[in-house]
Amino acid sequence: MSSDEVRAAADPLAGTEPVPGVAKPDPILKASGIKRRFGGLTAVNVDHLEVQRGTITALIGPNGAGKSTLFNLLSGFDQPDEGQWSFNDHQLRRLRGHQVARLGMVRTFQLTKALTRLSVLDNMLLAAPGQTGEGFLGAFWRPGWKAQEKANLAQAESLLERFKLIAKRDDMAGSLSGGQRKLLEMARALMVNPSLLMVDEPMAGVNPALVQSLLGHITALRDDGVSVVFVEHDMDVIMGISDWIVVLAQGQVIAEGRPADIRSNKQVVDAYLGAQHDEPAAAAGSEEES
Ligand SMILES: Nc1ncnc2c1ncn2[C@@H]1O[C@H](COP(=O)(O)OP(=O)(O)OP(=O)(O)O)[C@@H](O)[C@H]1O
Repeated sequence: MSSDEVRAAADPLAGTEPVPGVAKPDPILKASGIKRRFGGLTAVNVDHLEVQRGTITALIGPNGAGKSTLFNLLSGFDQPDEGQWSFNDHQLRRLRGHQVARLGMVRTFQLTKALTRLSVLDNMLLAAPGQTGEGFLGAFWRPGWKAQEKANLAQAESLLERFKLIAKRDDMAGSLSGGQRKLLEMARALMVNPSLLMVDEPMAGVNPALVQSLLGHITALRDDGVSVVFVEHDMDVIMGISDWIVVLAQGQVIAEGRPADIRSNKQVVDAYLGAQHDEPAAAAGSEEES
């Protein structure tokens, strides 16, 4: 095998042109003609977008570009006015968030006030997939119910070990630091063993000391075969861990490519400058913990 062939085997996106809407060799997620309007404003207007399986894909763009709206649409927490999108060839139109999650595509959520009043372990157990005891018949089938509970507990503990939160298992989630909350949000999403994890601003509110640890967890997930899509503002983080970057501006994909392609893309620099960022490398970064 030549050195180029070795690199191509290790990099599933080798040879993929850095142009908006480009087809990927093995897409886990595909979206076409997605439009979402709020009154007269078209917040998202994406012609075509594919996410390569087994990679970390960043969704970036200036404030108001439509990142959160697209994120909500793809994960089933909002519905577009137009468009088709599929996950592992399952059409997702009209599926709700929990149905999308059952197929293996899961997004993280900020801990709600109610969840902060529960223990770390209870947060994990609440995120477990449908329990046998929940159904009418299942409720009468206690051995099955017990086995499910045991499996959920084992999985929760193993994830808490992995994310170094096991010592906090009985603490209130509200007592965790900003970074530890982000870890818990990720650990909760992993209770359903997703093949695609969507993470909303993993570094927001994270103390710089925990940033490396969070990055390590995200790359480890990718190395374990989980595809990751994340929205983030911190350019160092984006450039550091992304295999592929998709840039939105005014609802449209204006660029996509590897970090090096994006860094040197004039349209991207202009989009950020237009939004009054000094330059991409200085875009709004992670906040300190309070
Ligand atoms: N529910 C809504 N009702 C009306 N307008 C909305 C709604 N949600 C988003 N918008 C508008 O749609 C546009 C895109 O917003 P969105 O939050 O998706 O951008 P974003 O790229 O995530 O921005 P940020 O980086 O600031 O979070 C913005 O102009 C926003 O004001």
